[in-house]
Amino acid sequence: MAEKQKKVPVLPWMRSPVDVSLLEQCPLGLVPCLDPRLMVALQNMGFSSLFPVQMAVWQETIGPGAFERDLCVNSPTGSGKTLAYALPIVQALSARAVKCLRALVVLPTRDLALQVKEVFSAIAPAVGLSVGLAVGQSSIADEISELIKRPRLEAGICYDPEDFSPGLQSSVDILVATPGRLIDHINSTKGFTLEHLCYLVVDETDRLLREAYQSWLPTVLQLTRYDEGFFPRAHTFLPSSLGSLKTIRRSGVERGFKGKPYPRLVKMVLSATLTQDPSKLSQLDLHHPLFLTTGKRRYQLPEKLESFKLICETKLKPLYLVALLQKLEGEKCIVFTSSVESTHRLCTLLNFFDDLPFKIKEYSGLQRQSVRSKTLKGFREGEIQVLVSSDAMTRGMDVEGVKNVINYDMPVYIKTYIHRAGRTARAGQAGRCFTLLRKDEDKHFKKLLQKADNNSCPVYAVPPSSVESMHSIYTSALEKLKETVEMEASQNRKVGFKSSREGKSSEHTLQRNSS
Ligand SMILES: Nc1ncnc2c1ncn2[C@@H]1O[C@H](COP(=O)(O)OP(=O)(O)OP(=O)(O)O)[C@@H](O)[C@H]1O
Repeated sequence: MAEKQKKVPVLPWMRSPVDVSLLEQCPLGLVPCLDPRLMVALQNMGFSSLFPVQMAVWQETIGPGAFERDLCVNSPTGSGKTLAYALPIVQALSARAVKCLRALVVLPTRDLALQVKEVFSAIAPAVGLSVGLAVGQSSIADEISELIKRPRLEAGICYDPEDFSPGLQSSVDILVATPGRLIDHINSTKGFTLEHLCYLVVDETDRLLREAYQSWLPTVLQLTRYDEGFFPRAHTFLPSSLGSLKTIRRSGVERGFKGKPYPRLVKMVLSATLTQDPSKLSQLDLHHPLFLTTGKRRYQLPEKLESFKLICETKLKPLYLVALLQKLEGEKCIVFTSSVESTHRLCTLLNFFDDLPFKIKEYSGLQRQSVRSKTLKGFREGEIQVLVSSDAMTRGMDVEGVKNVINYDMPVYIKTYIHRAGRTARAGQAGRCFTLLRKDEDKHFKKLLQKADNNSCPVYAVPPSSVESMHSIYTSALEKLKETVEMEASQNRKVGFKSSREGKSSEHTLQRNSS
């Protein structure tokens, strides 16, 4: 299937970007105005310099740019975009006197939010700032107690909690959130307010702009907008569920906040494949945006990524995959498939190949969050060597030591290739991306890679003897897979029947619909 080529005019401000590739890595001691406490925190993280994209954002925020413009950052996977926004936000907030929620970072998935929170948590406490997390599939009550500080009750006095919203305060300066849980807090958590928000980061922007969950973006923008003289209008625009909120932020609407009592909301949006579609970008309501990108090409692969292809018949793909994994000798590896169902089938099949000297686990939206988190932990810690994954894993995830990515199913779009391949060759490290192809897919694959300026993708040879020697074990593994699939299908039917009798769909059924 060919990628749809929508001809959209590029916005004028996107035609004259800041080219991040012209900047050098900068030793921490030479970063202008860097707070010495943050320098120590960075050193404790093992960092000795800032990467080019981090320097570019620094210049536009703490440097001469002084946060005057909203930033749109398009920079390759693994180039350090997280710290690029986290560091200036933390430094800018380090001078704050009163604790309230001033920075909001939105990410598409829970695991990604956790990862980004770790980065903030490594630097923010050094300057006395606290970081909170608002993600789905964890107890909202626990989250509320982490995010909102209740006033101390005077002895002997019984307060009605309804009367006490004004006394509630944020316990955090920075919040990392997924859209769904963010909306839950906006709608229902007493004392949760975006009134004081100064910074909004939309990470993995192109993915988040597809996530319309309860109109999270217009809601956040509306709650942080202030039209002088039209204050009540914002209120009437809000869904009725938000009616009780008095969280309209008094902010300046002019460039910067010169002469205004409050700063305007500064936005930073980032991706390795940032959309250039004006209609999508317009949803962000950017203020005098500045485009930062790397090089001339729209899509870039990491510098030290090597791409290879393996051409084989469809029915022999599992054998080629096993032969390749054996050749990689237990190096950390992510195998991507095209759907949650094929992830499950492939992982089950691989585990029927007895005596493989590495641990293989599945990671997909078909599983419960607790299972996924456990698997991810095992993979991070090196207990699991091979992760078979659906595209839930493609974006943003940063797992140390992933040496190889394998596309078991060829990605249809260059964006998918970029995000999958980008799980390796991060932070200037070397990495390899292998793609299994049928002969008839080769032409399309070549064209796909050309979009990222990659004209070199040699064939990776797997010795035919290693494939042939596995034929009998493959036949028996396939038999076992068939039995397992039938058994699971009958279990699912029973669960589905029970659920429909109870008038609700099963979690399993629901999860199958997400990736
Ligand atoms: N200044 C630095 N020095 C050394 N390592 C760094 C530095 N900045 C970031 N890193 C490391 O680089 C890796 C990639 O960073 P990060 O996850 O922010 O990349 P990214 O650009 O957001 O990638 P993606 O587009 O895949 O989300 C991380 O492991 C991070 O710890």
